[in-house]
Amino acid sequence: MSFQHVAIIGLGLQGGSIGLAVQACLPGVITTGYDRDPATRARAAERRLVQTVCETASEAVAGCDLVIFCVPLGAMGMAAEKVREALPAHALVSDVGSSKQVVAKALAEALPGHTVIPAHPVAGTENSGADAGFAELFRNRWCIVTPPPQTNLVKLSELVAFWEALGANVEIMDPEHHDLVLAVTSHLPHLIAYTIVGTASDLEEVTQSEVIKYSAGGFRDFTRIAASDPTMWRDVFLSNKDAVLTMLQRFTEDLTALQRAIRIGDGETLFNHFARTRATRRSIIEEGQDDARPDFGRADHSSAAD
Ligand SMILES: NC(=O)c1ccc[n+]([C@@H]2O[C@H](COP(=O)([O-])OP(=O)(O)OC[C@H]3O[C@@H](n4cnc5c(N)ncnc54)[C@H](O)[C@@H]3O)[C@@H](O)[C@H]2O)c1
Ligand SMILES: O=C(O)C(=O)CC1(C(=O)O)C=CC(O)C=C1
Repeated sequence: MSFQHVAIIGLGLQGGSIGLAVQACLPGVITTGYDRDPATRARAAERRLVQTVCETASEAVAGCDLVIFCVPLGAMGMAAEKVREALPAHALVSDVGSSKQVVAKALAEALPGHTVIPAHPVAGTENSGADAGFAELFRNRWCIVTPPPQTNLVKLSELVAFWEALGANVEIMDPEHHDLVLAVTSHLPHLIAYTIVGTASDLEEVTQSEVIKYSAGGFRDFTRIAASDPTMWRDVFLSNKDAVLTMLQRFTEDLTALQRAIRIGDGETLFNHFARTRATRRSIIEEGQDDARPDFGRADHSSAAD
C-alpha cells in the first residue's frame, strides 16, 4: 500500500468505518483521526475507530500521506482550512461527500497546491455518529472516484488501490455526471421518503400512533432512509441543488401522469407502468445489487468493535 499514514477528519459513520476498515484490511498502516465533537472523540477512542484520536485536526494530519474528510458537505471547506498549516505537502487530499462538484471546489480552494481527488463510497446506512461505523461497510460496494482534469495518474491509482483494499469496487466518473446520477439514485429517494413520513404524520384523519402501528409493511420498507441524519441531508440538497431539481421535475411529471391514470380509471396505463418498473427493480436484484447494504449493515455494530 502506497499510504503509510491515513488521517480521517470526522469520525461518524463514514470516518469510523474507514478507520476500522483500514485497521482490518491494511495492517501496518497508521490511522489517526479527529472530530470536532468531544463526545464523538471519546467514543471513537473507546471503539478504537482509529489508532490515535487527536485533540486537534492539525495533530491528526501531521505526518500523514492521505487525509480523508468525512464531515457533512457544508463543513468540508472549513474542516480543510483547519489542516492547511499542518498538512504535509505530499499528502493526497480526498473525501467521502455525497455530492462531488461542490466538494471538489471547497477542498481545492481551502488547500491550494495539494492534489485533491474527491471520492464517494456509495455505501451507508441510516445511522450516524461514532457508534455507527463498521469495517465491512465498503465491501463489494461501489466507490465512485471523481478526479479533476489533469489529475496525477499515480496518485489516482494509489487512491483506487486504497478503496479496493477496503473491499470496494471503484468507478471513475466525471463529477458533474456523478451528481446527476446520484440525484436520482440516492438524493431523490431520500427526499421522497422524508416527505411521505411528514405527510403521513401530518394527516388530521390519521393519528401518530396509527402511523407507527400500521407501518410494518410498505411504509416501513420505503421509509427506512427517512431516519437518516438531517444535517447530512440538508447539505446534500443544498450542494446538489441543480441536479436534484432536474430529477425532481422529471419525477413530478411521471407522478402526475400516474395521478391522471388513477383519476380517469386508466388501468392499462397503471398496469403497463407497474409491469415495466417491476421488471427494472427485479433486474437490480438479479445483478446482485439489491439492498445497498449487506445483512451486517442492519445490525448494531457498536459491540462488534468494542
Ligand atoms: N451516511 C451515509 O449513508 C453516507 C454515505 C456516503 C457518503 N456520505 C457522506 O459522508 C460524509 C459524512 O457522513 P456520515 O454519515 O459519516 O456523517 P456522521 O454524522 O456520522 O459523521 C460526521 C462527523 O463529522 C463531524 N464534524 C462535523 N463538522 C466537522 C468539522 N468541521 N471538523 C471535524 N469534524 C466535523 C461530526 O461531529 C460527525 O461526527 C458526508 O459528507 C456524507 O455526505 C454519507
Ligand atoms: O442505505 C442507506 O441508508 C443510504 O442511504 C446509503 C446512501 C444511498 O443513498 O445509497 C446514502 C447516501 C450516500 O451518499 C450513499 C449511500
